[in-house]
Order: sequence, then C-alpha cells, then structure tokens
Amino acid sequence: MEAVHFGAGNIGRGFIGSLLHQANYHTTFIDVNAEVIQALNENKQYNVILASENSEKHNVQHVSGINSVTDAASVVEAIKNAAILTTAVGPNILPVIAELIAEGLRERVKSNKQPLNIIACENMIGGSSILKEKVYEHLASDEQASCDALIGFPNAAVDRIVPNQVNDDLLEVSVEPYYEWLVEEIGIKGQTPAIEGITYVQDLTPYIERKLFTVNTGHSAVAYIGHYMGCETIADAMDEPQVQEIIKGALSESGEALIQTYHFDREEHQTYINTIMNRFMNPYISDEVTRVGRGPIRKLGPRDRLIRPASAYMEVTGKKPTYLAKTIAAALQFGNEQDAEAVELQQMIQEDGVEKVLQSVSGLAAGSTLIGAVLEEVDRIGEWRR
Ligand SMILES: NC(=O)c1ccc[n+]([C@@H]2O[C@H](COP(=O)([O-])OP(=O)(O)OC[C@H]3O[C@@H](n4cnc5c(N)ncnc54)[C@H](O)[C@@H]3O)[C@@H](O)[C@H]2O)c1
Ligand SMILES: O=P(O)(O)OC[C@@H](O)[C@@H](O)[C@H](O)[C@H](O)CO
Repeated sequence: MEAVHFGAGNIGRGFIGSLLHQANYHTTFIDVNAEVIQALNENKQYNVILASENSEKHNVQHVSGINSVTDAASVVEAIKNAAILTTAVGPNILPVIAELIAEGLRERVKSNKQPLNIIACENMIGGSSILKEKVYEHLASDEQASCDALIGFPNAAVDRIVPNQVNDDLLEVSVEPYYEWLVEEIGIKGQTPAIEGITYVQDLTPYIERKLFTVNTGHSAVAYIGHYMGCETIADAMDEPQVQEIIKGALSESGEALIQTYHFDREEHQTYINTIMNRFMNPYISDEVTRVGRGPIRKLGPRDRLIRPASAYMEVTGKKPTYLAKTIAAALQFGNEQDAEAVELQQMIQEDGVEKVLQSVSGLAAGSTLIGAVLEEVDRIGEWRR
C-alpha cells in the first residue's frame, strides 16, 4: 500500500510516518528540503526514539522521498497511485501545496477509480476542508465533480510533542511517547483506512477544539510568558511559579468554555489538563519556547488557540478572561528575529499600536471587552520580569 505524505519534518517523520509504517504502508515523503529527501532515498529507513526513561527505538522502514521543487512530475505520479495522502507542513503551507495536489488528482481520476482520502494533520480547525477548498481552486468544474465522487478530505486532530532537534543522523527524531490522531469519519471516501493509532469520530469539532484550546493554548501560555521572562525551553518555563499560575488560570478559563460548550465531564477535563501539564514537564524533551511560540500572527488569529477560547469564555460566563488576556499580552511581545511572523507583528505594533493589531490580526471589534482586558495586561506585563 502506498502512502504519500507532504512534509518530512518533525510530526511527518516522528508521528505520521511512524504510524503509516506500522500499518504496512510504503511512505513517499514530499518535501522542499533537498537534504532530507536525499537522506530518505539513501537510507530508506530512520529511527523514532521515544523521549522517556527507556529511550525505546522504533525503526521506520519502507520510506522514500521526492523533492517537490525539482521533481513535480514524480509527485503527480505518486498521487496517482496512493492509497492515502497526508500532510504535516504547517497551516500556512497548505495553499502552497494545493496546486501540486490538484495536478495529481486531475491525472489520478482519469484512470484510477479507487477512492483516496486526504488528511491534513495540522494544528488548525478544518485543515482538510481548507486544503480541499485550495485544491479545488485549481480544478475545472468537471474535474471537481470527479473528485467529489472519489476523493475524501476528512478533518483531523493530531497530538504529539515533537521538538526541533539536531541529531547526528539527520532523519532520526525524538518524540514524546504520548500521541493522539483523531479523524472525522464523515469525510471518508470508501473504506476507513485501517491504521492503528487513528481514532475515528463522528464529529471532530469538540475534539479538535479540546486539543487546540487545551494543549496548544497551554503550550502557547508557557511559551509566550516564558519567552518574556527569558526562559529558553518549555521545561524551564514550567519551573517558574508565575508561569504555573498563568497556565493553570488560562486552562481553567479555556476549560470552562469547553465544558460548557461541549458538556465534557469536569473531572475528566481536569485529568486531561493535568496530563498535558506533565507532558510539558517531560525531562527527556528539550522544546524551545521559540518553536512553540512560532508564527504569532497565526496564533493570534480569530479561530486559533488564544482569541477563540478567550471569546468563548466571555460568551459562556459573561466574565472577562484574566489569564488568557495575560497570554495574549505576552504573545504581542514575542520578538524573534528568526521568525518572519514575529518580526512582522512587531512592525505592525510599532506602526499601528496594539489596539489596531488586535482588530486586524485577531478580528476583535474596536473597543471590545477583550481588547480592554488585553490592554490592561499589556500595561502590567513588566511585573513578570525575572
Ligand atoms: N511538532 C509538533 O509537536 C506538532 C504536533 C502536532 C501537530 N503539529 C503540526 O504539524 C505541522 C508540521 O509541524 P512540524 O512541527 O512537523 O514542522 P516542521 O517544520 O518540522 O515540518 C514541516 C515540514 O514541511 C516541509 N515543507 C515546507 N514547505 C513545503 C512544501 N511546499 N512542500 C512540502 N513540504 C514542505 C518543511 O521542509 C518541513 O520538513 C504543523 O501544522 C504543526 O502545527 C506539530
Ligand atoms: O505547531 P504549532 O506552531 O501550531 O504549535 C506549537 C506547539 O504548541 C505544537 O506543535 C505542539 O507541540 C503540538 O500541537 C502537540 O500536539
């Protein structure tokens, strides 16, 4: 069975590639990183190490790579023959890969009448649906109709912490033992792919929101407050009492919104939060706050991990959020010369001020309660300096 996976990075190799191998797929990774593609083709295998006391090693075999910059024709060929297509490239890259996927589908549906499911494994709500929209922009209406019959775009949520890392072996990747991969069954065309580790759910919305607004909301609180305080890693930041206070507060606020919206059991949700906080303190992982805080413009977006739970908290309780507002205030301070979005955000703030940025980037109304709450925390932010 052939799998095509776009993005041979941390989550691609460390999570999706590993489960695809265990499910007996040969995986063709598509990437723009020539070095990684060359290594995949030369080594034809790599190791995934579980970041825990025993450093358990999983050898991932039956892998190869195609450089989509230099060999688009081979990508089209691979898509023609694939039994599943997955992505882990980052939300901003989905529109970039859409045209090539469209070319592959255009050729595929001419001769291959087998269904194909395309699963975007990105930290975003409705990732596969958005990818479908972008792919369809490149297809004529008759081609879209053929795809409607054969190509599924089920939405998904993926959870496994895979830090940036430099290993002697370029392909080796160290990952936390925990993982969760949820796929919405309703979007599947044909049989559900039999991949151990995927949990199929009827309605993904509660689960993707629970993941994004707990794991990623908490992660970004630690990253942004930690970065502001001068911490380099998530584990270092978790040692700071103020970070502990803010993450607990932020997750209690986002938790209230989730519990009231989706009727999650209060105790079970607290256990979920506690597990996540322990994951952030895993001593076998070194995860930089700059990775977790990357792309602050995306993370400050209206439907993402900061603004959406803050607005939802206000909707369900009628109160203004304190700890999510502190986290948003810290996100607005996230300066990092290596991060194009961080540089752009700081420029926007310098030119237009925080209030305007919260309107343009986060979609908040001028004079809204949430803008007021964030502005109060921006004024107070100096209190957290170590
Ligand atoms: N790392 C994690 O802990 C984690 C966990 C869950 C979900 N995610 C999500 O997975 C996605 C990928 O994250 P990551 O941490 O693996 O990032 P990463 O940077 O390690 O990997 C992304 C890969 O995509 C490749 N890429 C970039 N442009 C491309 C293009 N045009 N065509 C093909 N490949 C291209 C990059 O070269 C890189 O290898 C993101 O949406 C992220 O939110 C990450
Ligand atoms: O990948 P991002 O930039 O959306 O978010 C950074 C981290 O919070 C994220 O990668 C987590 O490690 C991951 O979502 C855990 O499942």
